[in-house]
Amino acid sequence: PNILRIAQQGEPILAQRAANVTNLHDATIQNLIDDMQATLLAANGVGIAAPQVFISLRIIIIASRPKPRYPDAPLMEPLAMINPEICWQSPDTCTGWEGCLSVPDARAPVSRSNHLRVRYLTRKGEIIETEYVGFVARIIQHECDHLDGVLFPERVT
Ligand SMILES: O=C(CSC(=O)[C@H](Cc1ccccc1)CC(F)(F)F)c1ccccc1
Ligand SMILES: [Zn+2]
Repeated sequence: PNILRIAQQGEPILAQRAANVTNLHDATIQNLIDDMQATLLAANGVGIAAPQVFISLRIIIIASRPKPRYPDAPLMEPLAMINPEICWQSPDTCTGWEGCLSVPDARAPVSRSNHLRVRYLTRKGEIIETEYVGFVARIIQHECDHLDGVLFPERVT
């Protein structure tokens, strides 16, 4: 897998709505998922969205792991979500620090739903619906915002 260049704030692609994936089993999509995962791990992030590597498709990878600022973050295998949809999110929110590989040296408290249900396609094409809470729910909301052209500074109240 390749480590890809990460788009920085100001790149138009970060403000666009990404398109649904229709050719999930193409090698280009499977290789992109591998490259996104390698890029995410090399950047020491906990999530990444395809527009951040200049591909305007609805693919995100979440890879929570404990960080100094999030000692209680769950350790999880990187998980690729294709065409993710947040089908429900709780009215109760919590505020937590966020950062972004596309907005370097910025950290800010952001209020997000504490609990959500997301439906997505796995890289094998299975349709999965799962509930998430806390930090992982935060990452999912942050990455789904990237698919809709929204960066976290726009979420700071
Ligand atoms: O690992 C990071 C680096 S920023 C990061 O991993 C973004 C994901 C993220 C970090 C923190 C909260 C929500 C999402 C990745 C991005 F930009 F591609 F979305 C981190 C930053 C602040 C708090 C906790 C962790
Ligand atoms: Zn981000």
